[in-house]
Amino acid sequence: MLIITNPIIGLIFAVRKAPLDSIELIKTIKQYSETHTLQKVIIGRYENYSEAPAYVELVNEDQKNGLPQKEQLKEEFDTFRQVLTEAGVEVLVPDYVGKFVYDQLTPRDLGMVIGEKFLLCNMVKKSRRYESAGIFRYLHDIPGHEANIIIPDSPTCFIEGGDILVDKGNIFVAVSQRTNQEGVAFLEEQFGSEFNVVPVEARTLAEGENVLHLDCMFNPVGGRAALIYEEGFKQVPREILDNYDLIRVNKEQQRELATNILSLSQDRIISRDHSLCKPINEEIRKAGIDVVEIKFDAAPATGGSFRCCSLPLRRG
Ligand SMILES: NC(=O)NCCC[C@H](N)C(=O)O
Repeated sequence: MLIITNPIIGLIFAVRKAPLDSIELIKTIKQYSETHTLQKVIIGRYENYSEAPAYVELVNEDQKNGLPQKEQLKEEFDTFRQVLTEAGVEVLVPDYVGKFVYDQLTPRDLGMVIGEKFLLCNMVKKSRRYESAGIFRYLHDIPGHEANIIIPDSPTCFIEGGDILVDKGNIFVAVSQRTNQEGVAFLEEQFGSEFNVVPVEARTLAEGENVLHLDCMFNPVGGRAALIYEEGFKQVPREILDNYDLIRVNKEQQRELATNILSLSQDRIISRDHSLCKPINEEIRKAGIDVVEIKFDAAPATGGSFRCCSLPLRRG
């Protein structure tokens, strides 16, 4: 412990130290694991949702069944935000981009903190292509002397945050409805020296499987467990089979996005209060993890649950 007895030196030290600490705490980004304690996160923006019907683009299968009402989104996102804040997490919300970006509920896909760098994603869907403008304010805040915001080289390099998971020294990345081989190659090139990049192929709609992103079929929980919807994979990689105690999710549960939980820490997660998710929540509790259940039906009707509706900037 550092004890400063001279009051003048002590004062100088206190004045110089406080701003440095706050920069360290508030502005830096870090994520080496999906389950380390969540400190800072961007969550979905429900205000202005689908305000201009002319710009609505139905971007996935779920949305064909109808879009949710704003009142329900507000109620559910307010509760989500409150649970995060009470857990000591700093919560940010994207700025409104404009009426041509009709849906800002699922910031997960806009980017991904990998180690101490931010990957800004290229998105497939037209209505999502400019959604990242809503988080630029938070990216400007990231300090660093090197280029730590990584941008794909080509417009055909598609990659979305929902397809990327960083855990146990691996970057799991799915080739899916939204991420292509070029996206995987880009990750290898950028992060291959620091992480083991593990490509995963998701089954396609034509093969009868509707897994939009990797986090709709796989997600680590706690220190050792992971939720998995095996039928969504063409082949489950060794890095998953060998490193995790798998909690299996069935097709009906996957449709309700039972894998798409958000870890607050290794001991605590947020999951849906939904009849099909409850058996999975029970399995997670049996693994010694506290499950906070929240009613969350509106965002899942657009294709995303808690993981999709959040973009962690710092886990420590
Ligand atoms: N990671 C995720 O699975 N995100 C869900 C994205 C839902 C959004 N409406 C989309 O289809 O792009």
